Amino acid sequence: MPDTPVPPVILGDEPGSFPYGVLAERHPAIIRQVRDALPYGPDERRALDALLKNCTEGVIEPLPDGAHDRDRWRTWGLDTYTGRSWFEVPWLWSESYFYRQLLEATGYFAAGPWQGIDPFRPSKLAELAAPETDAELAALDGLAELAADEQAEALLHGSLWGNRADLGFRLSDPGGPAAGTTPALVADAGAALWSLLPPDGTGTLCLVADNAGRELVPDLLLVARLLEEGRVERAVLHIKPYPYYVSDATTADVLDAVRRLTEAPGAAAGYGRRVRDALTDGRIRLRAHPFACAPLGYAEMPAELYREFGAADLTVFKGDLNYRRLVGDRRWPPTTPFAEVTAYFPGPVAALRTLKSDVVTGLDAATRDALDADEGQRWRTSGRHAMIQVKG
Ligand SMILES: O=P(O)(O)OC[C@H]1O[C@](O)(CO)[C@@H](O)[C@@H]1O
Repeated sequence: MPDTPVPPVILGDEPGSFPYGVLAERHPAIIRQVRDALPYGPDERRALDALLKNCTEGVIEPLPDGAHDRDRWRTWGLDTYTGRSWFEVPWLWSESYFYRQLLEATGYFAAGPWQGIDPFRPSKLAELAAPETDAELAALDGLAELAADEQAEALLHGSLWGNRADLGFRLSDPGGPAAGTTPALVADAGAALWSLLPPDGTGTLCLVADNAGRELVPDLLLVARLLEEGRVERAVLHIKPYPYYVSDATTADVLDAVRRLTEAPGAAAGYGRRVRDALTDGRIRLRAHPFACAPLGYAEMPAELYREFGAADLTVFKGDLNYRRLVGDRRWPPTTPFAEVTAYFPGPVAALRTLKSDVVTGLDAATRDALDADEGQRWRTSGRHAMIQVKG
């Protein structure tokens, strides 16, 4: 049992709060973006307009009869929340169901012309094609001159800060450097993370990926490097079975990222080829479990995932949403030990995340006080701070 009293789950019902803003403003903005991005026909447009009205003014509606995942959503709480306001149910649940309903509106799951078409793909591709991505890939050319440990460290930080590249987040936050005197990295268990990998290089790393594009590319670079260096023997990349939270990575996004690498000039192409080879020979395995899009925390993960994570030498959770699901979507006192809230996890686990929601654990009191003094509560959601945390 945790020593810290467990706070209630976060809801989106408080006007002016961050979660309320996501439901009231960001979700409508996402629907408009999707409407503009692809030439959906009248039926899809009508359904998107209906969802726009429903998600701000209406109540949660059931999935249609015959939806392939209706029973799954019922076990995830759909019957309990049907008929309730989107704002009054757990925020994580509300957000996840919003993306499920958005895909319903675009015809993603139904047999028909829009089946399997990712409504977010245009923005994901634009990000991959952006000059910023070229610059990040060009930086790999200089990496080989560094010592092995420095290379690994640089790639770990690339993967960490890649989490700022979140397309949904950018709809409402233009970004900028960290303010005040507190460091950008507010918890750094990087050294402890490396020490969890077996020294003989026989380990299995699970990486629970977050966003596609400029986050997934550095994630793949990191994995490629660890394999090449013999720090791990194999890696399992957990991705999403369908588009989610705008930019979350699916199999198609992995393929786009690998192509982006292999077609790049310089050292990047070599990394791309190594990722491709490792996918082909099974040293990198893709895993797209339905629970990756569940509206629940990992404390409620199904038995097969529990076993898989338990068998890994290290599982790395990327990003803010995975963090919320790992520690529980609650307003923990920020000094709550990370090891305490992840004690249920069946093996060594690390979180690499920029701070984009109210959920935070594992800060020391001095850092929390400095952040509060510099920024009020804004540091929790601005994405300008990051953390590396581990439980061995
Ligand atoms: O891409 P990330 O790092 O998981 O962040 C997604 C984030 O989007 C939000 O849910 C808001 O939509 C954040 O609070 C959140 O956790």
